[in-house]
Amino acid sequence: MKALITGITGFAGSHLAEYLLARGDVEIYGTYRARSRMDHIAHIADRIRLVECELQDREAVEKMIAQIKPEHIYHLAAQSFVPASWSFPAETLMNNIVSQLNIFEAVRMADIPCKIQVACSSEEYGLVYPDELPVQETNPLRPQSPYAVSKIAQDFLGYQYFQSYGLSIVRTRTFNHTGPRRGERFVTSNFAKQIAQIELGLQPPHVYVGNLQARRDFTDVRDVVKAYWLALERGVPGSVYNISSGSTRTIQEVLDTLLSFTSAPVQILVDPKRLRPSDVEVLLGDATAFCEQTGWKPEIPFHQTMRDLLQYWRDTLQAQARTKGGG
Ligand SMILES: C[C@H]1O[C@H](OP(=O)(O)OP(=O)(O)OC[C@H]2O[C@@H](n3cnc4c(=O)[nH]c(N)nc43)[C@H](O)[C@@H]2O)[C@@H](O)[C@@H](O)C1=O
Repeated sequence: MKALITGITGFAGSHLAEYLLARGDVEIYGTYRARSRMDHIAHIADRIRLVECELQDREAVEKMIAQIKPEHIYHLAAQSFVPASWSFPAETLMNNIVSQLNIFEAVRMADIPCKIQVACSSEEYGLVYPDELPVQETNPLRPQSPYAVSKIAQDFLGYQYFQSYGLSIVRTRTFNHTGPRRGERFVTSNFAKQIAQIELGLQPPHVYVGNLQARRDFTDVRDVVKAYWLALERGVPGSVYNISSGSTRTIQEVLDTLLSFTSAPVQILVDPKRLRPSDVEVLLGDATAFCEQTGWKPEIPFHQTMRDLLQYWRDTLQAQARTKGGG
């Protein structure tokens, strides 16, 4: 079976590639861009097929899909950092929407039997009222950022291409996910990296933070990528599914959990640059529909995820220090 992962060099993409490799029955293709960093997939590079492709280039995408003829496409490539979408709204919308349109059109042109998973987001729900929690797929969408709008467009295009052309598309609205290799701009990884830097004497004992009152529903990325596989194996084409743990934590609790794993004394400082024009206050997902349809359930406890993430940064920073020191 041939699977294509867009954004294979990224956080979720690299974990999905590892998961599919472990299954043993999947030939894995992945797209990357000239500027993509390869460090997340260096350890598996000899077991996957990498294809350089700018997804905003319609002809390049058509050529790539026609050549590979994938049976599964996991469309994970996106501009996924919410604050960047306020700084670069047009780029976020163009990148996220046009890339996906090119993939859909290329599959349609190639006329191949191919299942497509679209990585949508809990950010689409945006403003959620207390009596709407936990959020179900039927909840109104009240976006709070250009990123959220781009994901709503991706989501609805997935619906429309299923309805109009019968493309076998399953949409996954994934809530926050984290774990080793999470990009350092995202809150869990950012705090973990700062703590690891403090432990190694690489930064003064100050942890800079933004809004600690926000609440999020976190799942381990290693559970999330299993959900993506199951979405295509057992999900109903045309459907949209929440992927979430069903429990919520404040960002303060995230910070406290990470700090419980270190003996380094730290001072917490609010950095006004980390506050957003509008922050989604609370996200808590109801994944009952997905769990019942596919048998998925998240298995890795939050504390384990946080411990592994902090260890990832300790190992990464130590390796960087060894490289710089020449030893
Ligand atoms: C589902 C959704 O999940 C992610 O979006 P996000 O929730 O914006 O993720 P984040 O880790 O940037 O922020 C989480 C919360 O943490 C607060 N916060 C406090 N202090 C800092 C801080 O220092 N840095 C950051 N980044 N956030 C902070 C921040 O204000 C927010 O309330 C993406 O994967 C996105 O692609 C996606 O789809």
